[in-house]
Amino acid sequence: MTEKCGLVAVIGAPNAGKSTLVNALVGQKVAITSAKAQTTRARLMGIALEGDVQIILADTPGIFAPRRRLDRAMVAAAWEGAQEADAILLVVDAVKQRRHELEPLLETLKDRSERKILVLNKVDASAKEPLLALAEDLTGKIGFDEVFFVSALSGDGVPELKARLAALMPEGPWHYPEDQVSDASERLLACEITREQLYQQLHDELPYDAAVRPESYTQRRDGSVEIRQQIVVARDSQKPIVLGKRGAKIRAIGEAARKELSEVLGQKVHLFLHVKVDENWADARDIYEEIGLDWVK
Ligand SMILES: Nc1nc2c(ncn2[C@@H]2O[C@H](COP(=O)(O)OP(=O)(O)OP(=O)(O)O)[C@@H](O)[C@H]2O)c(=O)[nH]1
Repeated sequence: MTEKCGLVAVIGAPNAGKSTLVNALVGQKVAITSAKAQTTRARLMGIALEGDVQIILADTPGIFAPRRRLDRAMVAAAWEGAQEADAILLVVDAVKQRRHELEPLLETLKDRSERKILVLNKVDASAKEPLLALAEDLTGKIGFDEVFFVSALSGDGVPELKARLAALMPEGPWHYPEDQVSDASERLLACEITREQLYQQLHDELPYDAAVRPESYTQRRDGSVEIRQQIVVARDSQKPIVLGKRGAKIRAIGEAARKELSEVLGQKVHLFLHVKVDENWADARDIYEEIGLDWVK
């Protein structure tokens, strides 16, 4: 059997469903998702297998006009992910296209020599006619090689897309062992899972600039793992929001994250969270490295 292996860059406006699609293609959760835009911070590789083909999916942060340092680091990570790919998937939310964020992406795609695949996502929430019109409009602008209509959420159209991607991958040895589904370290993945719970349980109360930092990750002799993390917020006033009344909120966040972590890691987890206020965290180099981003000026 000849092995095949290739890289697929997944790009798109914030909230288009890139992370959901990567998870669907991999067949299990590797990237966190949320209704809040720009959830994906670090560049993350999801690894999907289809027969003898390994498809490495670079899930990139939603690309948008960067202002702050954190945003710029996210954009840099996104384009790094799109470099020298065997195919570029542009994921477009068929319902909310976010044109002002999509246009610059289309512009950049024009000059790329890789195979370009348009993925119209969220077809479960869109009527058919506008979908076809949108596909026509976008392929008129960029010579997309192919168009797929999918629902990353329900899985509709995902097997077809996966089979097609597999067929496009070049011959070559696998880059990752068969059972590996992402390139994120377990430490980092654990932080992402806590961050996802922060979003889910605090909704809009939580400022976008909150981070979860790994403190320690220790395997215990009894086969369980002890994980300590710090939730960093930028202002004193944000601390009580995360803690909740008598610490009820952070306990609920910790409990939900712990449960999910035990499932993902397949072992018993002891999770300790604490909240720290650091006004300048978004300018602190070491935090970037910890959360998997490169430092950009
Ligand atoms: N109805 C519907 N919703 C979807 C679908 N795919 C994703 N979503 C939702 O869209 C939202 C954004 O999904 P994500 O996968 O986090 O989007 P993303 O492109 O990775 O977002 P960023 O991290 O901001 O770059 C979430 O609320 C998802 O549940 C879909 O096929 N149908």
